[in-house]
Amino acid sequence: MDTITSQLLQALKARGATEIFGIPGDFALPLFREIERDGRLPLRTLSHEPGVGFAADGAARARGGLGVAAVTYGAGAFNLVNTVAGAFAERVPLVVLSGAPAAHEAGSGLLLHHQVKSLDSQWRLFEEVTAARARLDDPERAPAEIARVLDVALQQSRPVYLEIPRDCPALPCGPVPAFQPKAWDAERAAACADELLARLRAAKDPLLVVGVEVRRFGLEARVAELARRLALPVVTTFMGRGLLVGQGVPLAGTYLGLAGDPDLSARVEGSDALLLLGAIVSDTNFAVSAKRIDFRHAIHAYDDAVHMGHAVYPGLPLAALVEALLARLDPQAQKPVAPPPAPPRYPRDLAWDEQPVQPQDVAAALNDLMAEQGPMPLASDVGDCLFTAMEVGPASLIAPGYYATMGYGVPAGLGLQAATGERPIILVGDGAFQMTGWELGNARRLGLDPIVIVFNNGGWEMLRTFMPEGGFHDLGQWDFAHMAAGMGGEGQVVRTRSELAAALAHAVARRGSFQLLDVRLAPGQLSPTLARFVKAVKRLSMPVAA
Ligand SMILES: Cc1ncc(Cc2csc(CCOP(=O)(O)OP(=O)(O)O)c2C)c(N)n1
Ligand SMILES: [Mg+2]
Repeated sequence: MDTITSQLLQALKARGATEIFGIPGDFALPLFREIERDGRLPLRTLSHEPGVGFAADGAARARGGLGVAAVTYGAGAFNLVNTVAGAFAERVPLVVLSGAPAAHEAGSGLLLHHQVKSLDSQWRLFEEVTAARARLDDPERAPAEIARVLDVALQQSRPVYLEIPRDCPALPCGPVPAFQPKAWDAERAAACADELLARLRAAKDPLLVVGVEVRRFGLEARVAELARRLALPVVTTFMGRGLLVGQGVPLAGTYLGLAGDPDLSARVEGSDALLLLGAIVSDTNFAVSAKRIDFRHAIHAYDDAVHMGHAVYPGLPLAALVEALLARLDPQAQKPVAPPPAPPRYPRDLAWDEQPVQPQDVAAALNDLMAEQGPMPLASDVGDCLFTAMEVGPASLIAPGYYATMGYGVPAGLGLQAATGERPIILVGDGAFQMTGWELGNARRLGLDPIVIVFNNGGWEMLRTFMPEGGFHDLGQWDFAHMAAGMGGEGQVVRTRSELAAALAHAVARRGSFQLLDVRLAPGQLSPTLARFVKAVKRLSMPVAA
């Protein structure tokens, strides 16, 4: 007999989920038991709910489709909030499954454990960080409610919330309707495409800038084809880093304003027709511009609307616009309007010497590795590790580049490998490792063996660059290399460039357990990208960004 749980699992799987990350509690035990009995989606337990949320987020970003985080009511769900907020900000279809008190408990008149202000406090809090919600307490309505909420997750690429009272998981339930893609107005898409192409044809130096929606809605191949037919070079935003890798289009690099390649930045800021597809217009993507980009001349397709000058085309998903444009373009590549920007120059050829290792040496070592053995997916935390990731390329990257929460890197890398089977390279600072790096202790049990590079500079270095006078940035010297064995992995201390090369070669050769490179960086040693970013922020005398 099909139950609310089995029908929910089938609907999740049909919408791309391949596993569930979770931590149970008494309000969720019946749900976890049903998930385990059903077996359709493997249950991957971790140690702390932030790790659960980041792993589900990483799985969704890396694989496509839904990421799923299952938690108990109250303490578990509240622990998850920051990760769901990050998923909302960065457009990730993360599904929260939360246990909840049974109907008879809710009506007992007693205050229940894990309860806050009221029994609905949790529901109200998740209203702020999710796009849709449902309580699965009525088997008659459950199929339609599950379909409604999960479809919003995919249509908007945003997190959603399902609350399952603990007396409901095994209730009989009918089938959940199949996914319904968003409908759009073909005539409006045609009119928008005609106006957009007219603007591009009239421009002297049009450029294509791609952002996260291109990945979230599975449009990389179609956008690559669009770039070819438009004969436009492709620029990514900070958040869009890693998009269109391997799609056979000229990737001109990542726009980082004053923190990036000056020629590329000048090109983007000087373009008379920026075509921004799926990009979040945020401070981390566009704030450190030398010359403020006048978005009124840009063409911005984001969140189901296309803005062109003073015109807006609402209700137009990115897929609709891309298909309407492709339908109007000859498959034979057009002649380029202007010469493409020079391809980015990434650090290479790490010197195997006794010089103290610096952040850019990590980038050079990874570029040498990938040139020799092929690309490996990157998962990065916030901190200088993320700025260093801008110097590794072209490689696919998952990172909280806009919401910028620490703690993302390690669990998201575990989620990436669990969902795709690919071995990731995780970049994380010592501060962020102290938050969620311990989830590595679950790697062996889960059959995962990431390579983890800890930028161990003994402090919150990124913050220190914005406020050097603060005495609160020091974290002391943690010996992560020697903690690795206790968590089932292997650790190596890296102080020099030759040690870095040898340790990375060893890590790549070893499979079956995580490999941790504890890279000891001198305080104040910044990657060139972060150094330029800080200089830019100070030059533009902007408020502190982190
Ligand atoms: C959950 C959360 N709490 C605080 C902060 C604020 C912050 C942004 S960057 C940073 C320092 C990171 O130190 P780490 O050692 O990891 O990396 P590095 O700078 O290269 O030395 C902090 C504390 C954020 N972003 N998220
Ligand atoms: Mg640090």
